[in-house]
Amino acid sequence: MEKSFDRATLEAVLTKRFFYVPSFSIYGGVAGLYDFGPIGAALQQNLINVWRQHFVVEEDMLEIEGAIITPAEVLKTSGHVEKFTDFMCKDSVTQEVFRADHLVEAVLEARLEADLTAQTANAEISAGSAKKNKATKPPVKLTEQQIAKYNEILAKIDNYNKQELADIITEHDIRNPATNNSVTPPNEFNLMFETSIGPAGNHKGYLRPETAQAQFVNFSRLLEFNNQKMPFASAMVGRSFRNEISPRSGLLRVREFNMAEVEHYVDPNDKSHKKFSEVANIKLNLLPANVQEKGSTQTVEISIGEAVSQKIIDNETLGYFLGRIYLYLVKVGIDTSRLRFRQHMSNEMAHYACDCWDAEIKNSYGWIECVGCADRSAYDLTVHSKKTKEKLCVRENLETPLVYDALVCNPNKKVFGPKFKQNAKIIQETLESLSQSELEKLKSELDTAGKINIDANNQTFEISSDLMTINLQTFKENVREYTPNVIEPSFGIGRILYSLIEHSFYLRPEAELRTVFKFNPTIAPFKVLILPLSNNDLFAPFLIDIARKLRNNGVPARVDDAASASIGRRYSRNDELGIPFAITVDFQTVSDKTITIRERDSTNQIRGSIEVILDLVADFIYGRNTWAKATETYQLVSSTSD
Ligand SMILES: Nc1ncnc2c1ncn2[C@@H]1O[C@H](COP(=O)(O)OP(=O)(O)OP(=O)(O)O)[C@@H](O)[C@H]1O
Repeated sequence: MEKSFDRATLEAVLTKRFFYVPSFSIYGGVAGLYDFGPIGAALQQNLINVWRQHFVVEEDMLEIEGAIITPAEVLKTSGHVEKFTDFMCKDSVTQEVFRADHLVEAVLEARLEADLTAQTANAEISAGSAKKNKATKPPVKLTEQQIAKYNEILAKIDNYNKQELADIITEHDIRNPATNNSVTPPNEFNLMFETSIGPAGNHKGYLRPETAQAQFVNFSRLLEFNNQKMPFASAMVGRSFRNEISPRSGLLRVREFNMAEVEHYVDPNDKSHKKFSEVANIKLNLLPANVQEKGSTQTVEISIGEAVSQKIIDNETLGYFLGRIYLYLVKVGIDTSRLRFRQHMSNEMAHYACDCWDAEIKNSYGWIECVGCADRSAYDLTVHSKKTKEKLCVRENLETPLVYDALVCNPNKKVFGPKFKQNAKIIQETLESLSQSELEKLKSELDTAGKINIDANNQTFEISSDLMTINLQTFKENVREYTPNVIEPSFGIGRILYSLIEHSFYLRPEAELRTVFKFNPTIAPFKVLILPLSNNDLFAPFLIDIARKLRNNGVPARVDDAASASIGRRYSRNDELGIPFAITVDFQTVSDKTITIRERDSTNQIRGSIEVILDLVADFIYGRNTWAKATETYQLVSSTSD
């Protein structure tokens, strides 16, 4: 199926049946923005509904809804203003822009492909079957070293910094493929959409690039809502905005998209997970960082339990979520033979993260990151707490008090205040914020030199040993205070949707032009198609009755009573919408109140009373029965027309 996949055919169906289309197309459209039609919108909503059930409900998470417009200060603190960038380069003549790593990737992949074409052409020549003027681009012959180098660069493409990318562009003569012009060296481009809040225009803000920050800033309230119990998770679904440099590849790289994110808060000293055993035996295709760093993309199939015990995956909680992500993707219908989990390489991973894996799904654009899952350590809560002076931490009552020694600064109050006057407070705050290792250094300096220098308030203050001592004190604590670590699974709904569409798409082997989407009953926008055999008036009351019963039962159903088209034609145009079941009303229905139900992929049919068939449909939709099982109980009847 994968081999015969034709993206142009798929795209034509998606547009014709209004799954989704470029936004504002009658005005010429804007790259990276899409409008979803009835099928696309319902598919997206169903992916979110299953996500909510699978994560929020089954894992007892606290779902919130935060603001989209975010003050600049929040995103400065989180590091986005400085670091949420991609590298951009430009065609040196036309000024066309490219995301630098994507350009390198596209050019090298094209060269490797051209080399393969050259090999095939040579083979054909030696077999005497070369077709003249067949290739539009001349095949290129690469040396073995070039092939190895290109594959190595491609395996590590996410790991390069600005200078490394610049060097690759020069060394491998990467040019704009359309014009063959050279490109400028890469530069950082911040992906956030800037805005100003309020009429004065002096309160800078951004459209959020992810949903995570709204969850972090509400951490204390969430913890309180959870009765101070740890570990726990918050969740959020909503739009995020990124001003992508060069949005190509349809829904895979857009400027406005739905994200669903979980922030799971965990004790840094205990990252075990009480439900780990439920996922420990699941086998995943893993692509660890060290394999990629050697220039390979060879995956290894290994159980999550084994991967955690071998420390390939850092901890149980991270492993647990990789397992849950896998189960979610299976549930919605992703083909697991085209799913792998790729670990971030050292440069690629944020400096504060201790491990990060992407669930990558293969589609006709290659391996695409659809879900990121990172252990972000205590970074986010720490920086927001430091900036706002709000405590974003957990206080845990200890059964056995914690007794420990720590260095503290003891200013001599009689002289310290009068000496530093209005600066005394800020100096003291600076001293209190120092770590134990910094205090250790200061103590030895104070003991040997009799004075130290402290920078505070943009000034340097000399503190002599008569003004302050640094001593070891014994502390006894009944409460342990700590900043939780955060494990963050982050889902791009649009990327999952597009991959699912590709994985579900096929052409009926016996009728090449009949396209089908094999969406499972949970995801399919309409669950049941209801259609009369012909436009005989006798059928109408049955159609109304069946549709009403299904809809009252919460089953989305679509009636296709445009009986001018043959029944076979109507089946096939609705297979194109991925409707799993079709109920047909025919003359036998009028005489004995039985109907047929047809399953989309096998096109097999069962006949039964209206009640029996409607119960069966509900069982299929709510996962209590499957078509395969039902056919063991009910006899198949001959097809009405396929
Ligand atoms: N421009 C986009 N269009 C559609 N989905 C996106 C886009 N950027 C990110 N996502 C989705 O959001 C998820 C989490 O975002 P994250 O910040 O980890 O992505 P990213 O590493 O920036 O992605 P990429 O490297 O592909 O730009 C991704 O796994 C992806 O599914």
